[in-house]
Parts: sequence; C-alpha cells; structure tokens
Amino acid sequence: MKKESPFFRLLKYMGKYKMLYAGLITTMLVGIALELSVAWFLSLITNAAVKFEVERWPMLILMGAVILVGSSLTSFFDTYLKQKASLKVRNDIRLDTMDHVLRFPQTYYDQTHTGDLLARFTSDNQAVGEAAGNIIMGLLKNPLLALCAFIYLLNIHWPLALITICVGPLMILVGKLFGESMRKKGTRLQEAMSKGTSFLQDVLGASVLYKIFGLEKKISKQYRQYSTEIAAIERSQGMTQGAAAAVSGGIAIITIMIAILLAGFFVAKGSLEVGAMLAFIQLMNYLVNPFSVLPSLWSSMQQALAGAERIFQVIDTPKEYAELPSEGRAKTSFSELAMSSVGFSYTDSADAPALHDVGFHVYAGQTVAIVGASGGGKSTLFKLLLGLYLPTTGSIKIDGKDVNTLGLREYRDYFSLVPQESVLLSGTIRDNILDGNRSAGEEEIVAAAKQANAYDFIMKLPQGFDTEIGERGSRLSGGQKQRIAIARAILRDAPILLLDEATAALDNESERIVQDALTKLMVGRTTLVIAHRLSTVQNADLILVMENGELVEKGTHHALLSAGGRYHALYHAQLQQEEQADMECQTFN
Ligand SMILES: Nc1ncnc2c1ncn2[C@@H]1O[C@H](COP(=O)(O)OP(=O)(O)OP(=O)(O)O)[C@@H](O)[C@H]1O
Repeated sequence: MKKESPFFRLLKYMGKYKMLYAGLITTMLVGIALELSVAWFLSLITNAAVKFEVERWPMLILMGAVILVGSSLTSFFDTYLKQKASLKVRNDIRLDTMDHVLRFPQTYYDQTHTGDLLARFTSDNQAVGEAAGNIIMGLLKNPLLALCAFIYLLNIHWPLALITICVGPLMILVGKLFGESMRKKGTRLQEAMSKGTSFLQDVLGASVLYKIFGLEKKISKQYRQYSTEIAAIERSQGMTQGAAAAVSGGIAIITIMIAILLAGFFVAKGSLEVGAMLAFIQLMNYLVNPFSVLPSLWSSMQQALAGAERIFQVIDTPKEYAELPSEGRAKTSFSELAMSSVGFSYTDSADAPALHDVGFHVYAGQTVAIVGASGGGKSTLFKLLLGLYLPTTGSIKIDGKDVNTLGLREYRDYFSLVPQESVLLSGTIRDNILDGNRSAGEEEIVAAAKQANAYDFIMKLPQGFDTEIGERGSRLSGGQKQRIAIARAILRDAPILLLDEATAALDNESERIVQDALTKLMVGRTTLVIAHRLSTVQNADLILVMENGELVEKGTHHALLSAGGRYHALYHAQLQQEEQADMECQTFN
C-alpha cells in the first residue's frame, strides 16, 4: 500500500481546526485587500497633488487612517490565529505520538535510544508546528498576493505587467532548486540532533560515573563531535538559504529596476499618469516580494516535512495494542502456570537462542526459585512470562489459556513485578504506591506501606506520603526505593509475583528490612524469584537451574543436592564464598 505523504497527513491534523483556518484565510484575504489598497491610495494622493486638488485631503486622511487601523488589526489577528493553529496542531501531534509510544513493543525500546524519541517529541514537533502556522499560511498568502497584484497591474498597464510577471517562473525554479537540498539537510540535521540528545541523556543521567572515573574530558570531546556535526549542517543550511535568498533577491531587484525604467519611459511618453506609476511601483513590490520569499518558505516547509516524516515513523510503528489499554486490574486468582518447550531469540538468527526448550509448571501458592550463572537466561524468562516478548517456539499458558486467548492486558493482569532495581516515576511517594492500584484508598496505601516496612521512614519525611521523590526516586536511598516498589506490588495484589532479588549493595540492616518486606509480600502469593540468596532457594517448592538459555536442572533443594549436579556445584560454590566473606569480615573486625 502506498504511504500517504507527510504533507497530507499534516493536513489531516490541521483539518480538525477548520474554523480556525477559515478565520486565518479571511484575515489573509482582508490583509491582501488592504495591502493592495495602499497602491490605490498612493495613486490617489499623487494624482490629487499633481492636479493641486487640496480639497480632497480630508477624505484622503480618513482613507489613510482606515487603511492603517485595518492593517494593524489584521496583523494582530494573523499572528494570533497562526500561533493558535500551530500550537493546537503541535499539541495534537504530541499527544498522538505519546499514545503510540505507550503501545510500543519492548523490541522497539531495545533498538531505539530514548534520546532519539525525545527529539521527535521536541525539535521535530516544533518544526511541524511552524509548518502548520507561519509556513503554510505564507505559502498560501504570497502567491495569492502576487496574483492580485498582477491583475491590478494588468489594469494599470498590461504590457508592463506582462514583462514583470516573468519573475514568477524564475522564482519557482529557484525554490525547487534549493528546496530539495534543504529537505535533505533538514533530515540530516534532525538525525544529528537526536544523536546529540541521546548522548546528552546518557551522560547527564550518569554524573556520578563521569565524576568518579574522570571521564569529563572524554565526554566533552565526544559531545564536541556531535555539536560540531550539528553546527556544520546548520552552517550548510544557512549557506543554502543564503544562496536562495541572494538569487531570488537578485532576480527581484533586476525585475523592479526594469519595471521602473519602463514605467518612467511610459510616463515620459505620456501614456502613463505619475500616480499610476507610483501605484505600479508599489504593486511591483507586492508581486516581486512574495516570489522572493517563496523559495525560503518552500525550503522551510521541506525541513518541517522531514520532521513530520520522523514523527509519522513513530506513529506507524506496529503496536502491542490497537488502542491504549484500560487500566490494569490485577486478577484475584489462578491455578496453574505452564511453560512448555519455550524457545526464544532476541535476534532473527537461530544460532544462539536466549532460551531453548524451557518447560515447567507452577501451581497456585508455590514458590519457584530461578538460579544459574550470569547470562543464563533468567531475566529473559521473566520478560517472556510478563508478555514483553512472545516465545519463538512453545507456549506459556495460565489455566490453559495463552496470551493470544486472554489478550495481552488480561494476561499481564496476573502478574506483579519487583525488579532488581526499583523503577519509580517522578512524583510523590503516594503516586508511586498508587501505581499498583489507582483506586486504592488512604487506608490501603498506609497498610501497604506498613507491610513493606516503608511506613516509618515515610512518616519521618517532612511531607510524608506527599514527598516528591525526584527523578526516578533520586531523593531516596536504594533500600527506600525498593520498599516503595514493594508497597506498590502489595497494592497491586496480583496472584503471581515475579521477584528479581536485589544483589545491589544494600547495607546489612537495609537488606534485612527489605528482605523482611519481601517475605511478607510473598506470603499467600505464587512467587517466581530470581534468587541470589540461599535461604530463598532452600525453602522453594521448585528450583529451576538455568544455563546458556537452557533449563539444565529442576527440583527441590534436597533433591537437587542429592543429585550432585549443577545445582550442587553452584550451592557449594556459594557456601564457600559466604564462608570466605564471613572470615574476611571477622579478620577486619
Ligand atoms: N535486549 C536484548 N537483546 C539482545 N540480547 C539480549 C537482550 N537481553 C539479554 N540478551 C542476551 O540474552 C542472554 C540471556 O540474558 P539474561 O539477561 O536473560 O541473563 P540472566 O541470567 O538474567 O543474567 P544476569 O544474572 O547477569 O542478570 C544473554 O546472552 C544476553 O546477552
């Protein structure tokens, strides 16, 4: 299917504001009439002066005042309405982009830097807004003004008018010549800007890293490269725009000079009045100026359309949901979760799948520990369980139904997640806990906070639950963030809990409080835990040992220990590590 051009897609957004654009077109038409009336007014004054008709002056002053007030009013409404149209279209596109982004599959985020997406929300969106206001109205008004001026010129002196209209095709040619180059440069600029934004986003969020590792010079040098590339493209754009303005300006001046010389010649010959000559020169401006601004308006439009194309790419990306899904409502119960012969690969290549032939059953109320060496596929298993990726082979079923039967939203409503590094959003502590269940009341929030061992520290904060936590919870400690995430999961109250145990360096006391909160969270819930602690593993109903994407062993702690296989080796290696750590601690004390 042939894709609609970005311009027509932009027109559809503008079409929502027909009345606003009708107002803009009316203002434009009145503006054109007023501009042309200046030429008529000039010829009236000159002719009255040449004929010594002093008595006409009061009338002329009144006419001048009307033209002046009319021009000021149209100029005000023109600017105001253009701004309003531009803002409305920008806002609609921004909201639409967001609605699409929220429905992206996880694979999109794996392949795209969020900085690139941010650039589409900001600089691209701004360029498109310009196109929907100033640029499109300029592209409408200028040719129309030139046409009206030409008709008026024909009325005054048609041979002269025909000579001067030659400027039109020349200017259009200039516009075409430079417009294409501006579009290409526009695309390059937006891409360079999005790379720069992505880099900035990474760096500004990693201030501790560059301070400690002394990366300031390296980062400054790298950013210089991005910034220099942006500056080079902008310089090149400036040169193209300058060249377009110089060529079109040159054509305009030559045309006006020829017209003045010819008009003077006709006045000298007696076939043109002096007043008509002045009106002619004024009208020439209205004919030539629009043509001279058209090339640069056209190139700005091309640049804006390059931005529009990047935004429409986002909108066209395949989504997980056809519409924004309704708010998640956790399921109350389930009986059995079954993974059968699941295989999965992040890439198209089947050489090294991230998961291969993984199968197990979990029944309501059980605790399943997933253990294994780094890179074994534990997190990938979680991502598949959460429906972030679909298995390449095999199936995942809850009570006999897979994600296709249940629908993605309903499927995800069976799960709650406490990740290793708590993901919190800017806002208050209350907002973040409420993300677990937006309809929870104050009592439930407080109970969840208490159960998550978070209540005491929250109440010690000056604003309690209304404390702003900063960007991703930057104003809270690691352990505090985890306890807020646990309170959120408690409020969600989903039947299956996925828990990625934190290995992060929490101090002993903090770790004990978090662990205690997690233990309370696990009570009565079916829990799958990526386990790093032996205590969790020993009490689990089932242990899954993952290695290189395969489930190499499964069973209870005692069964696996007696089997003397991978788990046995892993367990003893961990025990040895812990004993060594204890000894080092004692020596140190
Ligand atoms: N988004 C991704 N795109 C491509 N490959 C990935 C992606 N995420 C993980 N992998 C690869 O999949 C394999 C399994 O990774 P996974 O994160 O599941 O391991 P893990 O057992 O959780 O490791 P760890 O204990 O270190 O967290 C690894 O080889 C990893 O490089």
